[in-house]
Amino acid sequence: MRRAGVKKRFLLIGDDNNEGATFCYYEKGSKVPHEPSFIFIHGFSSDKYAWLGVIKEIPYGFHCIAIDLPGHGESVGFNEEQLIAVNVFFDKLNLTEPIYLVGCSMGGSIAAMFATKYPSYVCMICLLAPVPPGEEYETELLSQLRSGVYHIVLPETLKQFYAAAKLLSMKKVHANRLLARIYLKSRLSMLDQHKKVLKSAFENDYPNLEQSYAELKNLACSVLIIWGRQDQLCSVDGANYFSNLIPDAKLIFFDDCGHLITTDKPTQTASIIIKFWETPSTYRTNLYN
Ligand SMILES: CCCCC/C=C\C/C=C\CCCCCCCC(=O)OC(CO)CO
Repeated sequence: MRRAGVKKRFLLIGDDNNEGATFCYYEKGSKVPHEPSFIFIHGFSSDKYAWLGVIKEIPYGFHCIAIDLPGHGESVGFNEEQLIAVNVFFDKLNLTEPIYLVGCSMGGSIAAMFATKYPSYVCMICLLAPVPPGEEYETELLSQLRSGVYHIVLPETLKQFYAAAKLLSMKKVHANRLLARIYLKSRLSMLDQHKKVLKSAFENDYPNLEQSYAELKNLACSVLIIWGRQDQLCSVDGANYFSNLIPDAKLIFFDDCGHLITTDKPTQTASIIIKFWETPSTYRTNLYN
């Protein structure tokens, strides 16, 4: 089946650290020589499916890939940390020309950190409401999450599911209880795995975020930051934190948009991503010519 023009693919990694580890991803189009591929990284407890609304709006002729991060979706069997796994994915797919990396929420944090750790792999990044660092930017919701109230992003009942949707998105999740129940059930099968990822992120990554982000000031690639004005999970003040930190970053705010930017504004997100790609950049010109 083809949805939004994408094909589902699997990539076996299977190195010494990850026997049988497999990435699952959506792909639309194929590699265009001397043009960056668009790579999409979803947020916590989400998966590649979250990008379909965006990818649908990206014209044929562009190469798009949306991956399932380790611990999410249909990617299975990983032991090593996310950044290293994602790096192996690019190597295995032969994405040797610098890419346009787009990440949402925790995926935005991963995209940002990836760009600092592997600068030669990226020529552009787009961060959709990445996780801001430390208590200064911590919203009430994020602090509850950190203290172990997981149902805000990991609902276990239908009631919690509707509450989560309301907190994270401006879209009315119409009371289609059947669809909600089916969706919730598929998520529940991943619950323990998601809890493990969240626990590890709060223990190992969150305390070091500010330090990890400090490297962003040295980025040579083009940086686009998008934030929803009604984001209740990742503070809108985070937008200023990142744009002050990153020289020449372009900052866009969406009105009537919560934390789930790809849910609330898929068409607008796609068109900003394309527009930014069209913006002349000496860095990219030098890379590809
Ligand atoms: C294992 C990975 C390591 C990398 C850790 C990097 C940075 C962040 C660290 C710790 C905070 C955890 C954040 C949790 C909140 C995320 C919000 C989020 O993603 O929202 C989703 C909806 O759930 C949107 O699609």
